[in-house]
Parts: sequence; C-alpha cells; structure tokens
Amino acid sequence: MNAHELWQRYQTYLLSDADTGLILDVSRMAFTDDFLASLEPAMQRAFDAMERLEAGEIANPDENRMVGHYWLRSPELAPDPAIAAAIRETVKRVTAFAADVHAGAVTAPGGRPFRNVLVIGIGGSALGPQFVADALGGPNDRMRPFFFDNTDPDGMDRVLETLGGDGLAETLAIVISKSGGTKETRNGMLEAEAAYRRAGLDFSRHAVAVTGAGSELDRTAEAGGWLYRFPMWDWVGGRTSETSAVGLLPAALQGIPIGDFLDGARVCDILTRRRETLRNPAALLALMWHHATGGSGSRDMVVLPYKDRLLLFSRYLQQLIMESIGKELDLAGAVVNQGLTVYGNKGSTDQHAYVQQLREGTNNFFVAFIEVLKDREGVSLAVEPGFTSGDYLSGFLQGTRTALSEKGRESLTITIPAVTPRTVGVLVALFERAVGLYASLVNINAYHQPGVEAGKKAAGSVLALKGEAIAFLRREGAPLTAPEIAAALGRPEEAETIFRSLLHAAANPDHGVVMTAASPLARSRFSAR
Ligand SMILES: O=P(O)(O)OC[C@H]1O[C@H](O)[C@H](O)[C@@H](O)[C@@H]1O
Repeated sequence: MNAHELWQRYQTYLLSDADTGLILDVSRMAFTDDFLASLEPAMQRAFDAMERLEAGEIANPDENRMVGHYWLRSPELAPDPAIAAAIRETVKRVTAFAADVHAGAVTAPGGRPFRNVLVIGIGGSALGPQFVADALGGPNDRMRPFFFDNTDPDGMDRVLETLGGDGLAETLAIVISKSGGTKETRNGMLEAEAAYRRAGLDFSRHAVAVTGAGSELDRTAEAGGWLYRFPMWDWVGGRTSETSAVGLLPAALQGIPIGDFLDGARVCDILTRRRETLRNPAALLALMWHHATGGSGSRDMVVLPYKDRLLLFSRYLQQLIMESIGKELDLAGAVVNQGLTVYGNKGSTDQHAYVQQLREGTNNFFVAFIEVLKDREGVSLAVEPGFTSGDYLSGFLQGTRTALSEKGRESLTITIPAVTPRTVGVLVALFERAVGLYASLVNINAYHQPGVEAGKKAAGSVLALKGEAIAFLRREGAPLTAPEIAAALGRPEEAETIFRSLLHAAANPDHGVVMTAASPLARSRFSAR
C-alpha cells in the first residue's frame, strides 16, 4: 500500500470515543474486510455470551461460578441486589477507611500516623495494585506503597530495609489473597509479622486483610484482631480484581481518586458493550488478536507503552491475558492448547533493546503500541530548536510503527489523552473485555486456571521430600550422595529432586546441611548437623 492508501485505511478503521478518550488504530494490521465479515457471526455470539455473563450466568463452568467484575463499577447491573449492595458497601468502606487513615482517625499504636502501605499479595492480588501504584503515584502520594509479591527472602529484606524499623512503625500492611491460602502470600505475611516483632511492634495493630469470607487468611485476621477485613468474592477472578477492594484499597490509601478510576472502567464498559464490532474497541482488539495469530496464539503480542508510567502494564496484561487464554482444552473438552503470549516493557527504551529483532528477525509477533498524548504537566524544554523530549517520544513511536509496517510487521495503536485515574480504569476495562470476547471467539473458558495447580502440588511434594532427606541425613551422620539418600528413603526415582533440594539447603545456614563438592557435581556428598 502506498502512503495515500494507508491514510485511507487509517481513516476507515480509526475508532475514537469522546467519553473514554480512547483512540484505536488497527490500520497497520493486515486484515481484510472478508476476514471481518467471516468472524462477524462468531463476534455476535461472543456479544451474546458476554450479555449472559453480565446477567449472571455461570460463565466459569469448571468452577461453577459467575463472572462479575463488570458489576464492580456498575453495581446496578449485578443479578442479585445483595451483590450490588455488597459492592457499594465495600467501596464506601474502602473510601471511609482510607479517609480515616489519612485523617489520623486510624493510626498505629501510640497515635503514630500511617505513612506507608505494604501490600502483601501475588498474581492477581499484586499485579493490578502494582501497575496502578506505579502509573498514578508520585512524590505527593498520601502514603508510600511497597510490595511483597514473592516468597523471595532477599526481596522482602530489601523492602524491609528500605522501610527501616522506624518506617515499619508507620506502615500499614495489607495482606491480599482471594483464596486466603496462597503460600507465597502466607510466607510474606509471616515474614512481615516477624519484622514488626523485631521492631517491637504488634503486627495485628498494623494489619488489614482483603480476602474471601471464611478463608484461612480471613480466620487468621479475625483471630488476630487485625484492624480491618475487606471482602473478595468468588465471582471475581484474581486477574480481574483490580476494581474490587484488591485494587481499590491500596490505591485509595495511596491517595488515588478511586471514584475516577472506577468511572473510567465504567464508561469503557459502556463503550465495549456496543454490538457494532467496528465501533467497539474491545471487539476490534479481540479480532486483531484472532487475525494476527490465526486464532491459535501463533504470534506474540508485544505491548509497547511509550510512557514510563505504563511500564508495568505489560506485566499486568501478561497475567490477565495469558492466564485467561492459555488453555489446554476448549469448552467442548477438545485439546486446543490455546494462548496469546504477551511481553514488553516500554518505548522508546525497548527500541534500544529488542526492536532490532522485531524489525528484521523472526516475524512471530504483532505490536500493541500504547500512546499517551499528554507529555507532562506544563511546558517542556526545547531540547533543540522547536522540539521537546515529548516530541521525540511521539516521533519514535510513529517511526517504529512505520519502520515495522514497511517490513510487513503488524501493529495496532491504542491512544489515550493522558495517564489519569480515569484512563487507567479505561485501559483495565478495555483489556478485560477484549479477553472475554476473544475467549468466546476461540471457545475457551477465560476464567479458570487449572494449569496453575500442577506446579503448586509439585512444589508441595518437593518440600516434603526435602524435609525427609534432611531428617534422614541428621540421623545418618555420614556424608551421602543424592542417589544413596534416595535409595535409603525408598524413592530411587527422586535422586534428582533430592540433589537439587540439598544443593539449595547447603547454600543456606537454615538446615545445617553441608555439601562436599565432587566432580561431576551430581556425585557430591551431603551431611547434616
Ligand atoms: O489471591 P490469591 O488467592 O492469593 O491468588 C493469587 C494468584 O494465585 C494463583 O496461582 C492464581 O493462578 C492467580 O490467578 C491468582 O491471582
């Protein structure tokens, strides 16, 4: 296509919406009108399915659950008045709690104000809060946000050292877990509790829980007399929980106007309920994913926001999309191994890293550019006559889009006016809807994650075996190799697991395991005190 044809194509498909401020350009995706026509019946069925989902159908059949994240910003749509009331009540309680903390009506013991918030959670209980905190936070935050989002001891130490013992005295800890039983989060909570204790503080007077009623975490918080408990509901998935208390509480405490955030999601929901495919940006996104990947995940989506504040968006989207779309079976039970791989950081930074491959290497991707029109508050410096840093950022986005297109590499561009609580809400809702519609197009359940359990179960057996091996070594005394230990435990097939576990144990002072290294390494001997 020549420049004139591309300009025509750009105008033909350009979708812009005044309420959300969204502009979506799919002109650099090489779909045909026939493609759109061929998928139109399936898209209409996807809209039907979405309407049933929003009306409260069991849209997550494997877990026998409704899927209600859209109600969180439009409670009047909830199929049950009790659900609507619970949503409204929770937003009110979140707002009131944050206001009380800010006003000093809720304080740490001794009347010390809470100045920091430590969020302890993982996956859907961390990625959204982290994205929003980074996108919308700054030096004027009401409270400074910190995160434990892993069971990495050094990672937690680093956060605690940054906070310092005295900082901890002014830190509110929010433990977030929908299930209330996630081990990483449980460990983070125990590590935090111990850190507070070392600082002479009572964790329970600093702790808040966001979790399902009656969960292990809920019971711990209740028994411990924690400051507050906020609910999570089984009809909200972890990765779509950013507009529930999971996302709202940390954001409100940080000082982010959660009403604007919810409103952005709500207006985007209205937009993405449109049944005219070409006027619905979530439907268009889903169609583009289908076009680019043949409806089978054959290409990766590289998310490139040209804005530092949106750096964590690709990480957030990775869970939202890959945990939703990456499925072995379709709804009919056939093996499909679906997926849509997502990666990316930010432009123009990534232009100095992997964009070389995007332009010239394997053509196994398409790019989702995220463009933000507003450069900064106020006027910018002219870094050379007539041009600002922001002009460069914008120019680099356009340049990369053109350079990719020239080489037959596809891209779409999502433009928002500025990074605000409202537009961040729009982006979250846009992709939530796109995921749901796309899942319908390829006939999978977007709302369960059966594959995640396998790794957790395997980790449980690994830990049990490690415990057995160390206990055996303590009884035994003499240094032994992993196969010898495995054989003695009656588990000869587990030599590798035992070797790897003891290699780790010997690198740390916790278990008294000593390794006498051999060559080859796998013949090393272990003993334990
Ligand atoms: O919120 P939680 O119940 O602690 O779950 C945290 C995360 O853990 C699991 O492994 C799931 O795969 C995620 O979808 C979830 O967001």
